[in-house]
Amino acid sequence: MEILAAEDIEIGTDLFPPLSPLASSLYESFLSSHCSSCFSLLPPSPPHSLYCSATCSLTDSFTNFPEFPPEITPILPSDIRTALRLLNSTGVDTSSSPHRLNGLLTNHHLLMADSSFSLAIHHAASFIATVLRSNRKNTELEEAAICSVLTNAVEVQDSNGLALGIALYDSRFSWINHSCSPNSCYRFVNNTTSYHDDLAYPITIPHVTNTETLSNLELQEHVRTVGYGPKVIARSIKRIKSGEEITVSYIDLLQPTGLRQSDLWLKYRFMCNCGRCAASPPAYVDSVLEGVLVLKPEETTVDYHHGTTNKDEAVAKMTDYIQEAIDDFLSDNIDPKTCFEKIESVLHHGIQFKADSQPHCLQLHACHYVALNAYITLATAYRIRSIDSETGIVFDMSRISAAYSFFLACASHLLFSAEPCLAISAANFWKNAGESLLDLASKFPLERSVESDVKCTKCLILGTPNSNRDIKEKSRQILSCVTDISQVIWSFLTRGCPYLQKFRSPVDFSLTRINGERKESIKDQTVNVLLLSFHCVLYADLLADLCYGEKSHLVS
Ligand SMILES: C[S@@+](CC[C@H](N)C(=O)[O-])C[C@H]1O[C@@H](n2cnc3c(N)ncnc32)[C@H](O)[C@@H]1O
Repeated sequence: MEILAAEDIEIGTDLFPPLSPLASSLYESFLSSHCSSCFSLLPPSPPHSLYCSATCSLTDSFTNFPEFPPEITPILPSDIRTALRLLNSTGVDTSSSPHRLNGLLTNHHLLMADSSFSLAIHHAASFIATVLRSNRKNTELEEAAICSVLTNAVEVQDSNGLALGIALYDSRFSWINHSCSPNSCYRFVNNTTSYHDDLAYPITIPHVTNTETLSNLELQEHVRTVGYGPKVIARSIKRIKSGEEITVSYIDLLQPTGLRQSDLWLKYRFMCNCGRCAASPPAYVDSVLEGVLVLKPEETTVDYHHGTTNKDEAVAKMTDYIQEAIDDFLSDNIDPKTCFEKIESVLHHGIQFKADSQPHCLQLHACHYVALNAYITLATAYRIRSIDSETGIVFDMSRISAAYSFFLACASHLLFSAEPCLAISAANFWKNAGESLLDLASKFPLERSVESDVKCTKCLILGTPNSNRDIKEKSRQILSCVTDISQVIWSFLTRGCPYLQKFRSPVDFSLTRINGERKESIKDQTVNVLLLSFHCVLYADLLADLCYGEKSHLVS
């Protein structure tokens, strides 16, 4: 099944009203902090409650969970809880075939063909049948429920991108297929957001032939209007023609083709054949995400190598080394200082190798996917150090954290310019850059007195609600100001940071050393940091508005 556009759809259009889930579950670690029904944060008291209100407790179709047997691994407890809630709800069609449950694909045959999965599914199905006291002769239905959760459930994130749990939606959402260059994205809305159900929405779903399922859909509609659980909305991020297929992404799109393909195979058991995956030569974004630079020490020229094989070993070595440092940092095993020294050293020095009997230096492209992950880690590591540190270096740590956040935002811009579906990642990175720069501005001794001077007369009008310039024109204006400000401020932001200093400009990643730092007063530095922060937030808002239909609320 698939979903097709019933009419031409403009960019930034919500495709259907917010849908409540058929079933959902928090991940284990959020069970005591969030409401098991609506996923909102629980009040601190009373303690040990699973729900935020009596209504939420009433709308949960299954509340008594016994302990899960260990044999269900690699299936997660949240998958089982969702399957149990689905089977216990009034809307489930118990006469479904193993291949579809309430119209939702189960991929039963594919999942059962994998020996490690099939055993786990079998154990999980027997466990569910026991819990539900099923008197059916076999566990086909329970297996179908688990498989449909594995195939269709999506991870629910809060407004900060924190993954709280999973939710399973009806065919209006679950029939949307994946593309690595999707034309739509989805987001979750909280229960207080009001929408008009009588609005016309530009997609229709093909008729479900099974009348049982239709009446189930009506039942689900009732639960939907009661409105429990985290609601989902899909929104177009590209112009879509009538009859064109609606697609979203099931995975992280800031990965090169091979990694995306293996992610999709591991999680969904299919090989993606979308335009981006099938492109030959690879799409620009993918060649950059895997790109390496070859620097010949005696020459100033730089070769760009994409997808070469003779340097694979060197790239793998560098990638493993950086990834190890990132993993150590994320697992709290390592002091942030050790982490950033290790990562910066590889980013900066790259790796030496011999080609044509001459020594060359190999470096990851500034937008290599491992480098992007390294910047995220470094921005966090420096920020942590700025909080933990002795007073003397707080400012410097905060400054370098802001430099990495901004560099990452610029990298995401380059990728987004070539692939519009990366708008969501870009919006998040620009928002983080704005926040980091604002944090840095707060550490200047002069901040309060100069705050009122910080206005960009060119861009101020862009943020007003009735500004009728289109998104391209607004982006162009904001980015032109960002380029100007960063020319002045980049050498200050990157002081003492040899890797970032390699780049003359973070906007185009040109690799020319900075010739000394511009001399500016503290007041000018403060104004420029605040101005840059303002523009980052403005740009993040523009992108967030496109993808989510709402501002990031950083600028009031
Ligand atoms: C959420 S469902 C999408 C709707 C599904 N096509 C259906 O018939 O109900 C996810 C499953 O659809 C299939 N699918 C989604 N996107 C695909 C793609 N780009 N190529 C091949 N199969 C895809 C895979 O079997 C995947 O596990």
